[in-house]
Amino acid sequence: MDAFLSDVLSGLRVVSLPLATRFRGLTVRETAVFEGPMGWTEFSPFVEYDDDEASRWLAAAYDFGWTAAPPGVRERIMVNATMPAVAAAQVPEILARFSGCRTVKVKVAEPGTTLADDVARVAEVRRMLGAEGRIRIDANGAWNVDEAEHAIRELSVFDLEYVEQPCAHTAELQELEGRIDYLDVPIAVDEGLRKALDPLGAARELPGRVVIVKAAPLGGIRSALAIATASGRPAVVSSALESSIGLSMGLHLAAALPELDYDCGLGTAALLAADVTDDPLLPENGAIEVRRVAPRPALLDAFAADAERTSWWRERITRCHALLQR
Ligand SMILES: O=C(O)CCC(=O)C1=CC=C[C@@H](O)[C@@H]1C(=O)O
Ligand SMILES: [Mg+2]
Repeated sequence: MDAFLSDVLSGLRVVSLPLATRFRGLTVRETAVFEGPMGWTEFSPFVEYDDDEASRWLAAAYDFGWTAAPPGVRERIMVNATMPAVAAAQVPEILARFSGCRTVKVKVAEPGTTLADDVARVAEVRRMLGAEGRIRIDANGAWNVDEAEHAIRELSVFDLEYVEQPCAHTAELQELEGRIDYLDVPIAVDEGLRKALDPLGAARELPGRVVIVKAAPLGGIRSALAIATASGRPAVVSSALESSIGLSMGLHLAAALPELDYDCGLGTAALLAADVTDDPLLPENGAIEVRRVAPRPALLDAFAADAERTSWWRERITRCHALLQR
């Protein structure tokens, strides 16, 4: 084993953080954190991701722990509230966790829910935000073109700033874009970019008017910046539901983007019931300060994953590290 990897593994801490509300089918978020010369960093690809995809997240973790973040042009990042696909009645208690956010991203089209559920949820968010608030929706590619056209028409009465990944495939997005042109709801691409084999190439060719950039899945802050630039479109920085350590990477990316026209999806520490620090990166008055985060050892102990899960992450890192050496 090379010295660098053994250094990473010797300081590695795997935690299992409970969520305050179910998100993306998860009730706990497992993640691995470790310290480099520049500070603490995080490796948190979702457990179902294969090693090829996860290795980009490891490159990002190394980049953030071992190199200085590029200079920022802003010190605070305006963020959106993130509304999981909950029943409309739960909307107020979840919004209450996101202090002062003027923008809400609402998850829609979740398996097991109906368009009527989505309409009720988005209507309740609009009622609570008032006419000035901004609402975007995210379907995570769950609709086919017909379903997307129908759902976006129904939901557009609530005044949407954009719809994130309405369909899974690029060809579908292209067709949908023509069909919903008259509604003037822009399409934002998330998975179409971060799951592409070549995100830099995809960035130039994708349909849609907005790109979602996530630091870890896109290989780190510099790589995500290059991808955002190549897209030639406004970028929204979003989280991958990390602990505050990983969120800090996203905040540094948002700070470094030359233009930032939209609020960013980096308020997701508010969806966690526990974090690795006593001073988590939570929205205050709708914004989060750009800073690095160090964990409190007692919290790493309290939320430590069990021995079996910890060795699963160690093996995963070992395999991903080998892929990065190719
Ligand atoms: O963008 C946000 O408001 C929060 C982040 C977010 O929605 C996501 C985080 C993690 C996994 C993804 O399924 C999801 C997304 O699709 O953007
Ligand atoms: Mg998304």
